[in-house]
Amino acid sequence: MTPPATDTLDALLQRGLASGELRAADVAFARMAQRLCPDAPLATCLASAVVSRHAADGHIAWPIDSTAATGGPCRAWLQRLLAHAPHAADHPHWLGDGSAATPLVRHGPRLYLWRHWQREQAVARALAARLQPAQAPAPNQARAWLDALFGPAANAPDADQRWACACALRQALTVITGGPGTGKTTTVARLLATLQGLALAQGAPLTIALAAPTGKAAARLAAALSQAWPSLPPAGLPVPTDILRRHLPSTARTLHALLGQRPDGGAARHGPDQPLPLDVLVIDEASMVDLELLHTTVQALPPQARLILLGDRDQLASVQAGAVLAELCLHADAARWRPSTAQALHAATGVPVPAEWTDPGGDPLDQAVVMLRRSRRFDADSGIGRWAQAVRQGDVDAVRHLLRQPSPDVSVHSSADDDRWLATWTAHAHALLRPLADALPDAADVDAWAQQRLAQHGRLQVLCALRHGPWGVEGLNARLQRRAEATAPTLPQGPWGPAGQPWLITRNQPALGVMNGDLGLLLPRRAPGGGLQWRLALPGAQASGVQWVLPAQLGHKELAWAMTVHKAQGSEFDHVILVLPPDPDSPLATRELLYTGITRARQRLSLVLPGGPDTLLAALQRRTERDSGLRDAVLAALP
Ligand SMILES: Nc1ncnc2c1ncn2[C@@H]1O[C@H](COP(=O)(O)OP(=O)(O)OP(=O)(O)O)[C@@H](O)[C@H]1O
Repeated sequence: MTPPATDTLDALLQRGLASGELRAADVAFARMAQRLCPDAPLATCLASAVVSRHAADGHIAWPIDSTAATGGPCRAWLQRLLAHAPHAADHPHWLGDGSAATPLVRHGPRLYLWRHWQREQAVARALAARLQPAQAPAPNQARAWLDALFGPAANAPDADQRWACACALRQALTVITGGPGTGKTTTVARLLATLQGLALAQGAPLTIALAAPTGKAAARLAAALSQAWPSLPPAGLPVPTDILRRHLPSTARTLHALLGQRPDGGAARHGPDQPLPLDVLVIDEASMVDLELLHTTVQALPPQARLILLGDRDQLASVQAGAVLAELCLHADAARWRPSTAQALHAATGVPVPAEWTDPGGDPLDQAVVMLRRSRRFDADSGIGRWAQAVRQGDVDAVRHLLRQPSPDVSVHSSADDDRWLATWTAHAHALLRPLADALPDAADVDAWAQQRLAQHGRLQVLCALRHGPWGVEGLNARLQRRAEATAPTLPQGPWGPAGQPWLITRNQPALGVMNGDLGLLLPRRAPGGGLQWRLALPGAQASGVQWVLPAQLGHKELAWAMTVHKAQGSEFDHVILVLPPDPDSPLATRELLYTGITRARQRLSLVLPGGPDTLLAALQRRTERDSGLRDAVLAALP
């Protein structure tokens, strides 16, 4: 069916605005196309608005041939038109094929904004170049390292970790994905030891950097790897362990800091003209890396440098455009290793790859991806583990079953007036706040005292999907603050609020040493001349330290009795109270949000469902789709 001929651009844009499908910025972009290219077909101008809106929703490209013409009148109209006359949107000065700069680019079945097209192509070229076979060590050399680090291979319960290491020796790009506690950090520690050991044996040690998208995630990676090096086998490695340890990294930075990116979003210090002096870059929590950040990273990485991406591809993607990790790991469940890859992994590890994970049709990207499947954090009886698995798979029946059979570590509060979770929270607030009403410690003990308070605070965190409304960050924070004050009415009050308030940093503030996502507590200290000094106490860079920041200097921060699941990515808490929206149709309640929220919990999970179980079941079936052509572009960029 062709679209009605009577529709004008103005009428369509107005309908798009009225239905909420378009924003004013999208309409302005379409009008700019019309003004600068008066002879542009109506479809070109409308495509500008639609692609602009799609990009604002976190997509890299708009798929022209999507069979589901949903999303509002403009998209539906354009999709019908393009299905009927595929070139109806062409205009050489506004919509090109990517060979010259035009505001819109059409490539195969996708339409892009120029910037996204250009970024996707550059990232694809950088990744494709790293998929070329590298000078892998001989299988017996690799085997010697892996056996020494993991132990003898017979009946190896950690086969997938060994394959991940062996896989990473074969090319300069490796993607290691897996759920919580599947050993991503353990694997990368052993992989780095192997890579550095092999390099040391040749007299050419590698320069290795560790990075993550947030300060919190970088600190966790650094702490985990610092703990890993002392437990390397003291003997039996092909190079002396003490020499190896000295060449392994124990600090990590945010990607922004590593790249020298200015907080105002200006150009990064490192780029093609001033590449990072690195041989290996490990990026943890890569699910939070968007296309723009990966583009800046690969631009700054020397062409021969290895890139190792670690993360859980089932978690929420970055709020910015692109879900890079999820797209690279598209086939990770089935592995799809070619028989030649399976043979090489077998030879290097001594552990055969099961036939179900081989596929002669696997593409070159599949050969660089490894999924770790066995969680060591959650055993088979763990409720959190079973919830995480059922949600990850979108298994409605399994979730219904779990709802009927609560386990000791998971409680479900399935109505708005089920306040039992509040009693648990109040007990936590009491334990956190009561000591603050007592005498404050002397200066010599203040760091240890603050650390105890921070540790207590980290035991429980309320997470939610929404910002606004009674079940969003704003409403919950107001409610919990009132409860906190009622729990500890004699708390010292400072100019910024009562003692013990948790604050979340919402933007990187490198001059103060605080990063987006950092959590601190507002605490009083005894001032040298009497009286109180108020500071925000944050976990220090060293495991034993506390960082004290003047509250007046902090620009971007918010109260954090409750925080969004997005903000909690990269953090974990002993007990998570996860509050879903009351409305089952809330688009923010997605499977990825649910999975990410659940997997922030280490020991206990409370699911608060003010709208009843329907919200949960609806969220299971709502996926966060991010349209892009990255996979295709990587494969097309291979020589
Ligand atoms: N091959 C192994 N042998 C023995 N213990 C292991 C092995 N792999 C992982 N572990 C243990 O399992 C736990 C989880 O491992 P690790 O921290 O590496 O997982 P992760 O996937 O990085 O976790 P997270 O979800 O916290 O990022 C750790 O206590 C670790 O020591």
